[in-house]
Amino acid sequence: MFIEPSITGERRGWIEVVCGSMFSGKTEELIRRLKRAKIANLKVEIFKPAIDIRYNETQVVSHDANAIQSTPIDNSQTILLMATGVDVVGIDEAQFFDAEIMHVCETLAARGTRVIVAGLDMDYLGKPFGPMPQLLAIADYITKLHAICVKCGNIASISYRKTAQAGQVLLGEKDTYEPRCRKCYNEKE
Ligand SMILES: Nc1ncnc2c1ncn2[C@@H]1O[C@H](COP(=O)(O)OP(=O)(O)O)[C@@H](O)[C@H]1O
Ligand SMILES: Cc1cn([C@H]2C[C@H](O)[C@@H](COP(=O)(O)O)O2)c(=O)[nH]c1=O
Ligand SMILES: [Zn+2]
Repeated sequence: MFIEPSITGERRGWIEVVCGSMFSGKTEELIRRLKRAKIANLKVEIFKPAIDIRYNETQVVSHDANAIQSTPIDNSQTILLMATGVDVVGIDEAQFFDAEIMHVCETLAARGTRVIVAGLDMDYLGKPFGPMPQLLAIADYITKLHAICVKCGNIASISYRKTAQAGQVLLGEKDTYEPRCRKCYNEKE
């Protein structure tokens, strides 16, 4: 489990990235860290891409229906405008953001903000997804989570797309994706 660094004296900024396949628990972990920050009376703001309206338009919601209020945005630069005076910034579904999100996170951390980013490291083809490789490179702390392979019960790291639709971006849930281990993913059946 991730334990928050203990900082005494002057406030320091840093970047945490939580990555993994679908159903690996990224959103739950993001919500857990943000709720703990709220308990510590820190000022917290959460952002998600406006395109992600699967469960709710303004909440970040996990597959287990855990939820936290968030602001949907189209452009990562908006975070800088809305995060003045904020202690902790949470960002969900970071794979859908533009490349500028890397600089946004660096700027926030330089201002003394704790930044917690959650996102899919790989798409359904097993390829790096959007700005996630850059975010992982600049992160101070990385947590890679795993789901359970629906085929064999081993640890899953890839999101298998069950439909024939192509294209990197395709919103969906269990109807469209299932987490698989590398062996079951390669069997493609
Ligand atoms: N195959 C699976 N492996 C692990 N968790 C699963 C699986 N299918 C459903 N879940 C549920 O999904 C939850 C994680 O949801 P969530 O945090 O939204 O994941 P993520 O954001 O990584 O997609 C788990 O706590 C579990 O209840
Ligand atoms: C693998 C993959 C996923 N997506 C979409 C499907 C979901 O809407 C989100 C991921 O949500 P989660 O919180 O990680 O479960 O991303 C996609 O558009 N393309 C893909 O290749
Ligand atoms: Zn498997």
